[in-house]
Amino acid sequence: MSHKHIFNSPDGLVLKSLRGAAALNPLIRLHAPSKSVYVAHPSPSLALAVITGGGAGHEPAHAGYTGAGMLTASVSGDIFASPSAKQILACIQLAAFNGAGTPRDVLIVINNYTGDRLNFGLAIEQARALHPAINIATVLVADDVSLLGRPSLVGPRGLGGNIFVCKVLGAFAAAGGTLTRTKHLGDALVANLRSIGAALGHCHVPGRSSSNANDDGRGSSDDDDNDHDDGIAPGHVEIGLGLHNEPGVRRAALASPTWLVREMVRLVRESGEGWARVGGGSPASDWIRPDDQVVLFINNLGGVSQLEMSAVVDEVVGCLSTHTVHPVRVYLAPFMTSLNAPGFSISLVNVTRTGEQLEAGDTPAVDLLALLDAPTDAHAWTGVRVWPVSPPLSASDKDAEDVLRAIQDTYSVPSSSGPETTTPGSSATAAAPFTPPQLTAALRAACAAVRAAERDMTRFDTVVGDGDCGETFAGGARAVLAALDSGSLNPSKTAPAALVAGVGAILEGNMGGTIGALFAIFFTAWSRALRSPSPESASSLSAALKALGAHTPARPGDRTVVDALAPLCAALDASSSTPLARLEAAARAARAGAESTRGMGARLGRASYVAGESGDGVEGDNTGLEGVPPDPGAWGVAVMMEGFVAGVKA
Ligand SMILES: Nc1ncnc2c1ncn2[C@@H]1O[C@H](COP(=O)(O)OP(=O)(O)O)[C@@H](O)[C@H]1O
Ligand SMILES: O=C[C@H](O)COP(=O)(O)O
Repeated sequence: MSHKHIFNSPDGLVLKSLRGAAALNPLIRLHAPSKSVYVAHPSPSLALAVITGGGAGHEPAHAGYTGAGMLTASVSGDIFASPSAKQILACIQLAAFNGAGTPRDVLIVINNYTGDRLNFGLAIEQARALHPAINIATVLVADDVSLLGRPSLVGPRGLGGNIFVCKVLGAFAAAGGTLTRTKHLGDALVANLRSIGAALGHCHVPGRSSSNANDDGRGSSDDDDNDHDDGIAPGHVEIGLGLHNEPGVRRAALASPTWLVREMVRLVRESGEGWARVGGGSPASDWIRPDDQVVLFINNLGGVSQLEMSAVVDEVVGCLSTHTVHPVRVYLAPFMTSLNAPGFSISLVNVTRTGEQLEAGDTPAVDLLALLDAPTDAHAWTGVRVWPVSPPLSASDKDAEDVLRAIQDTYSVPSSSGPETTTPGSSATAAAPFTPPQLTAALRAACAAVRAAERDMTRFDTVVGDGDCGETFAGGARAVLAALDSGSLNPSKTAPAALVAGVGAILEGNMGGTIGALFAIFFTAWSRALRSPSPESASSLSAALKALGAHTPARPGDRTVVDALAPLCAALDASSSTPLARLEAAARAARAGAESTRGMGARLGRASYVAGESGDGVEGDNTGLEGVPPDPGAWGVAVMMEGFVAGVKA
């Protein structure tokens, strides 16, 4: 992979790229605070908005697919990290309200990644509470066949097939499709869409030093900056990898392009059995029958020359014909990239089976090919042939801020998350076990500790995940420090519940990804429980942990943040010692929990994509995981807690 970049730092890069996308298409606009791109003037007759979003690094997804006839709006997170619930809520509001007399319904296409599922889920809950008039439904895209044999609870990842789904559903909504029918169509499509990726190397994130896969976190190596080896030897290929540098399922010598394509086609064609287990799809033997109509999508992951990509098309079409599969449409583009990854994915959609599934569900059949062929203003869709003339801006045009301001009447921040001030010495402050200066010092020290550990977390997450966990933690820490500096977060003037809510709101607004959503849930529930203790939970912390448990099945032993958080909460809840002793015990418990995740196999999160070398997918079998570093999320919690304790004692 190339580590050379025009922009050598991720700072501000996503926003700059979104501005560029908006400049490419005169019919879309950017709302910078939420990193949402939206159709400037949706048709007044459009009653259903199709939207999507996810981490950046997959360009032209999704800004390039925003335009009439495809996505009404889309939202971007940071590189490889889901947008926060707050960003997504703004995107939903823009899609539903911009230029609409009565708000539109919204269908959200979500790629099956934990961070996306959590953050989109939270935003939908918030949107439903704020705007009961909007009906919202989701379609979950999970087209990757490579992990079907694994015991993961996460399910197949979403790959490039996502763009196909967005095109078809956007065209259907533009043609008058209702929310219910469009969702049925989306679900049927996803059930008959399968993809697999392969690459010669991993992509490189601008500004990020690479991991040393052998570094287990017991010490930092000084030569990180020179060590960018992704472990794929020259002449070898990794098959079944995702869109974020998650390791693939298998590495092999690249015998020839024909061999690689044959292998990939075989995996997609034979995916039926595993697929039936996870998604209720067709059995292996006939998921593509001889006369079925099939559409072929080939996706450049970002780093393969177009010369070679066209040759890949030739190989895939040739290989499919040996299986008597003759695609009725063939598409090639960098649809959904993985930065500069030197690889590609192939996706097959069984059009015939999709139609049959719709009819079996009493939904009238749909002409999928006509929907694919329908024009769209989205500038990155390769089918676009004719540009409409850009309508001149009129005085009545609303920009995003106007739209969002206009709906502020219905938008009210739930009281539990608003800051509540108190005067020093009031009962709320006095009830807290630590003084406001101690809390301020503790928060600062926790943030400093997290920032100092960013490099370690990045390294751990690069070995088992997508490498963004350190940046995500550090982003949250920087935002908390900035709020302390500006005084918008002030332990001297804020009651404990509001302080917890305040920290939660800052983390929610500034940390995307899985970890950001989990913190948002935890802190919101914690502050709610501090305000109104529940008789069912022993303490506010156990109430928060319980709330987290409603959003994730993760329990201690699953190699997640819960391995540190659960013992931390238990130690804090213990009644037998002083507050400081409890805090110290909590830090020790979090550290022990984080340490326990070394070499632990995972069933959740991106770490679940990594199996032991045995690769047999046997649950609880950690063979080959001995060198696997600690879970980065659990590590971050331990570091944060240790910093907090040091700050209290300082
Ligand atoms: N389903 C889950 N439940 C609880 N924690 C999870 C889950 N999935 C991932 N995590 C935690 O999130 C951390 C990764 O966070 P983040 O980098 O934001 O993830 P991603 O980039 O994959 O969205 C992991 O180290 C793990 O602690
Ligand atoms: O690009 C990344 C995905 O859209 C979000 O995934 P994540 O938040 O689970 O990392």
